[in-house]
Amino acid sequence: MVKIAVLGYGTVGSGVVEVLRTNQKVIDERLGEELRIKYVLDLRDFPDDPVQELITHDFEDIVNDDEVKIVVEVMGGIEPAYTFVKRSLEAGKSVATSNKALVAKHGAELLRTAKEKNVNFLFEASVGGGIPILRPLHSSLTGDVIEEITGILNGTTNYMMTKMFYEGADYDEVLEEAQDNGFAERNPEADVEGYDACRKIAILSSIISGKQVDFEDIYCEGITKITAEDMKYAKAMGMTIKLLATCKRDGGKLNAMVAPCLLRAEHPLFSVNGVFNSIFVHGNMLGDAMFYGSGAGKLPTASAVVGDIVEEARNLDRNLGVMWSSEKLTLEDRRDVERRFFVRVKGDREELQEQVAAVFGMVQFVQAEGLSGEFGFVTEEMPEGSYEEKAERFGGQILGMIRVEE
Ligand SMILES: NC(=O)C1=CN([C@@H]2O[C@H](COP(=O)(O)OP(=O)(O)OC[C@H]3O[C@@H](n4cnc5c(N)ncnc54)[C@H](OP(=O)(O)O)[C@@H]3O)[C@@H](O)[C@H]2O)C=CC1
Ligand SMILES: N[C@@H](CC=O)C(=O)O
Ligand code: NA
Repeated sequence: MVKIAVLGYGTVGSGVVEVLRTNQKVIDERLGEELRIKYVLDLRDFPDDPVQELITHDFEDIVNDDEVKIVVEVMGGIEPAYTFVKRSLEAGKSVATSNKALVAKHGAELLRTAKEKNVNFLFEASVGGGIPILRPLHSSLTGDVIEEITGILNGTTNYMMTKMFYEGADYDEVLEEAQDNGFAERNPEADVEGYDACRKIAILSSIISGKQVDFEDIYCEGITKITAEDMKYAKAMGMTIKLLATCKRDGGKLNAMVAPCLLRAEHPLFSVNGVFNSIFVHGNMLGDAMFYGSGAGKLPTASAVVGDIVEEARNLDRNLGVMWSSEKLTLEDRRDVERRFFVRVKGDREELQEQVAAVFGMVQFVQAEGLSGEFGFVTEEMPEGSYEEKAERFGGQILGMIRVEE
């Protein structure tokens, strides 16, 4: 029998318990032995829940129990999660986690500790929730050089933007709905400011480069500045706006970014709606591949965690390989990356179009229905640094800018 401990009985933790209970028979059959929860650590008690008989409030019960072979960290945050995970690995226990904040910050070190101790540190649920993406990148696609990953990696913001785009829903109302559904982070600023997607693309970038990509080095913009007017322009152009997380190889360098982007209807991520996430991957041999599914929520996320638990139970005395080293990767300067930009300008188009052309060169003008006293245009492709220099020269009438993803 393999015994495990679950740290945190919140949305994901209770999902892990439910998945293990619901699918106990089939999981035991696939593993070839019984997999059972010995402890659930939480701050609270759950007197009306059968889980109460497994509840402990003391991590020492778990780390000092040699019977516990796998620790499942689903509490979130950096501390005490980091200390508990590190101590579990040092005690010779494998760890599965859904905590992207922890993996993005301490992943390289925890992977190294797991290797030194000949155990495993797996975190499939930390990116794309229930969608299998990390294991495919680390195992099935090891024969490829991955040249691009572009993803919708945050379920909360995709849910919100879908409702705002198609139903004209109110920002605060849809954020509350996402929280009620258990998609949002404890502090939803992490979702709406793009930090959550940024940590996820940092993890993906680290895996495909084999080096540590610090999320602090990735330019990150959330959805808080996207307005109903922006949505109207997107519709006028037959496009939509999505919070995208990207990393791309450009020559010898890797660039990465999180920002709301305009997508045309033919783009593979255009129709990814609601809490769904999707990750577009381009390999130099594979060509294009898409991974699509539930990016957040109790059971989809727990499904990925349980997949890792079973993988670790199958490999109790065998490290499955380190995904990336602690060596830091320097990313390409954002200002050198070329793209087109959609720009909204305050004023009369007839009066300002010569000035626009003089500064930005050839552009495509856009007029959205029902919006007066302003207009929009899409630039030719140019490095982001040039766009910024032109926008500064153009002056104060710019109301906003959204990048166009080709
Ligand atoms: N929800 C989702 O859809 C997804 C979440 N994740 C990640 O999974 C992790 C967990 O998320 P989620 O389940 O939503 O979060 P919740 O806040 O719902 O659950 C966290 C649980 O851990 C408990 N906890 C917190 N600190 C401690 C501690 N020091 N000791 C014991 N228990 C503690 C909390 O108790 P209390 O409530 O009393 O504070 C709570 O029950 C996060 O890292 C999140 O980013 C990943 C993918 C999807
Ligand atoms: N808050 C996150 C949860 C999953 O990672 C999201 O909304 O995607
Ligand atoms: Na995943």
